[in-house]
Amino acid sequence: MSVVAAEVSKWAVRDVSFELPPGSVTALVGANGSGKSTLLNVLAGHLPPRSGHTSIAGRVAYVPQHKPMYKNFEVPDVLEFGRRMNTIWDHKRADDWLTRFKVPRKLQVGDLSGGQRTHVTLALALGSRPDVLLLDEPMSELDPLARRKVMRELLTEVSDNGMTLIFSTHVVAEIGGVADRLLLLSGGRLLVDGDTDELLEEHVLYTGPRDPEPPVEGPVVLAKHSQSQSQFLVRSGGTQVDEPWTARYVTLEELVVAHLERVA
Ligand SMILES: Nc1ncnc2c1ncn2[C@@H]1O[C@H](COP(=O)(O)OP(=O)(O)OP(=O)(O)O)[C@@H](O)[C@H]1O
Repeated sequence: MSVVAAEVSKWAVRDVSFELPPGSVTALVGANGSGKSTLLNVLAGHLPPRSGHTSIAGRVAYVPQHKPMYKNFEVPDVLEFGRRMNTIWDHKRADDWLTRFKVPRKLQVGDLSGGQRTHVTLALALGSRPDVLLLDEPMSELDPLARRKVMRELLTEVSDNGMTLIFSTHVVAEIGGVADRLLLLSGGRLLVDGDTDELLEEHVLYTGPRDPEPPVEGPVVLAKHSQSQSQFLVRSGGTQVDEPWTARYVTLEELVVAHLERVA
């Protein structure tokens, strides 16, 4: 069963097709201009696809990258705006988020810090009780501790409420242990779409003496050769290899970078 399904093209996004199960957490990753914001806008219904279609079961909330908000609203006005704009509104859920992140209630949105504004937009989005929450680089204005806390709280929202979360990010190191699914875009095309645990089990890095061929069978993601050494990242799924070769699993960051390097 899928809660989000897409098969779309729009501007630089070309024939991107995927399905996401309910309650999943998907990281949307890719270089600048690879089409992440475009895809999220199309999913949110803000941009019509040039061709193809999307389908989302249930209510959608979308927090765009630049977090547009009325700057002269005070924080409580933003929640009141949320209450009036949404047929379903959970004031406590929104208000609790602001309390948790100590957002000053008396200030106008324009006087809040970038991180505090992020919390207000997240509170607004969560208050609408979305089945699917789309976040475009939600962490970009948060400090490292706040990033962790926000991610932890969002995961709690996912597990408590069965919400499906899709977020774009450039900080690949932060998606390990968070995202159960990876969508990797490059030049508007989907390079990788898979379960993060399965992807990590498949990708193995082999290091050994210089050789034009890897020591195992399987699709080679990346090959690098120095004068005396060769390295192959192979979707082989196994670390069994004869000496002098060595094999190890890679991190999600190494996996993403290797796929991006391959097409660079
Ligand atoms: N109105 C438009 N008409 C044509 N192309 C556009 C339009 N808007 C955006 N694009 C192009 O679509 C491509 C994808 O842009 P998008 O903002 O989706 O990338 P992104 O992956 O979110 O990038 P970043 O990481 O820098 O935020 C870019 O090359 C951009 O110039």
